[in-house]
Amino acid sequence: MSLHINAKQGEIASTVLMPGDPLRAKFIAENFLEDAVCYNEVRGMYGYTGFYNGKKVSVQGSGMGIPSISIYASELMTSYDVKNIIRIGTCGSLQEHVKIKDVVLAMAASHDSNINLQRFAGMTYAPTASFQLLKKAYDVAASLGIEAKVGNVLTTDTFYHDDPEDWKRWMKFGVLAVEMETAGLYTLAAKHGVHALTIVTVSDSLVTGEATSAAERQTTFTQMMEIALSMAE
Ligand SMILES: O=P(O)(O)O[C@H]1O[C@H](CO)[C@@H](O)[C@H]1O
Ligand SMILES: O=c1cc[nH]c(=O)[nH]1
Repeated sequence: MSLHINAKQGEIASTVLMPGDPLRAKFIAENFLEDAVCYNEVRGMYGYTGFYNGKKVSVQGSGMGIPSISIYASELMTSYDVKNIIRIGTCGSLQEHVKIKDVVLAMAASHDSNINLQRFAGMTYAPTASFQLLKKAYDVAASLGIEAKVGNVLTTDTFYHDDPEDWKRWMKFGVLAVEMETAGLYTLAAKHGVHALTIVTVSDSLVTGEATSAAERQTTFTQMMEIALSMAE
């Protein structure tokens, strides 16, 4: 049991999927897992363990932003026997060729977060995905007929930027999409020797202004869920 996760030892699988939205965790448990058991309701941040294709897997909401995912990921990494964390989230496209509902695998995460500047005394650290998980996700996606886009994402601390053109500085350097947790997750995974990967689905485009509804984000982005669930060991 840890401060924010109410599970006993053995109740959390070695592979944990982490959506930002706890209701997405509930949706996955109800629609994809067999024999799902809810192990956490603390702060409404649902966590479930069940079976997918006979493999034990957990799904734990992370909340939004680096501070929130850092609490849950740290507790999973230090208080439970978790070996793989796969974030499954939504993102905004920063590139014309990255379309709504495309699946993006985050090879690395640029960021504007002060957390890593403090951690590395003003120097820059490059948060990077586990190559093992990245390769596996790419191969699983291909086997499901999904052509995943692979590259750099931006993890931002700010959803509503003062300057609405701010994203263009990242676009010019080929960053594929923006979200709010991956740099924190990859840094903690490196610190604790855990494998981590982010798989995100494009929910809106900063390039075209297209957007999907909250209900669609919660329930219809199932390709990334299937890729991540298929990676359970
Ligand atoms: O859909 P999730 O996983 O929450 O991810 C994205 O959506 C939230 C912002 O709406 C941020 O958490 C961002 O990273
Ligand atoms: O952080 C996020 C998530 C989805 N879409 C965005 O524009 N930003």
